[in-house]
Amino acid sequence: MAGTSVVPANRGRRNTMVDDEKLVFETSKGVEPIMTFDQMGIKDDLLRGIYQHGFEKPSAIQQRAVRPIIEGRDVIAQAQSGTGKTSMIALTVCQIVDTSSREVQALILSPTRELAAQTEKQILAIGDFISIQAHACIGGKSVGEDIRKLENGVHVVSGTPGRVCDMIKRRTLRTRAIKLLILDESDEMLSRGFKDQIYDVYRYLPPELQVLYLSFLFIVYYAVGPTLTRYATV
Ligand SMILES: Nc1ncnc2c1ncn2[C@@H]1O[C@H](COP(=O)(O)OP(=O)(O)OP(=O)(O)O)[C@@H](O)[C@H]1O
Repeated sequence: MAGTSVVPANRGRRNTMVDDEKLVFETSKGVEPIMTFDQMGIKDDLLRGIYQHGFEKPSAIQQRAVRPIIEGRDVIAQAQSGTGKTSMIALTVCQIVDTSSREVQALILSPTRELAAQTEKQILAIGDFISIQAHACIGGKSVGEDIRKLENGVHVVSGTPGRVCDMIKRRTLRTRAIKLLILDESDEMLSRGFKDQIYDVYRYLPPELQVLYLSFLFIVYYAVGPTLTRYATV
């Protein structure tokens, strides 16, 4: 397991980066920062998207967590708001999915509709040159639109647990090709009482699943308990 932690701060959503120089990081043994996107083994068209998006160098959490994730390891990454976690999700998801298949290969669960939609947007922006198809599957939006989008075929679903669970149970969201599950703000989700829905979704996912937990608080280590036995040490 790779745990990446920094000093906690405020939780408001940001549109500017936290100054990495002021952060303190702890990582599992053997996790070395990779200082450029070029050195991360990212596919060329995706690199173009990253640079086109205006990212010149990876943020501190991206330097430490992107490589283990794209190597297929289960990762717990903990960092405060504005450190580049959402962009890291977008980048790693775009790297991992095979866009020649139209099956859902990555599923991101978020505690709020806003966050799920923001993640979808970031994936579409960074993955522009790889023609990634992502869909935000969130409560409050038309179920008919979800069904149409999912039946058309998407690579990535970013959603809230209730609507995602509903789509899985209707068999509109097919889970057999999902290889990566991301729980964004997992501390928030578990404290908000989404736990049963998350486990409900989890039951439908293939056994060979890579899991990425993103968290603001350290309690995720305790809250997810049994799932930790699945973790490899990075
Ligand atoms: N490597 C990078 N280089 C430059 N800007 C970046 C980089 N990574 C992320 N950003 C920008 O920094 C801001 C915060 O990034 P992001 O939303 O990914 O962080 P976050 O940790 O998820 O924070 P929040 O929870 O506030 O959304 C965004 O405007 C994003 O475009």
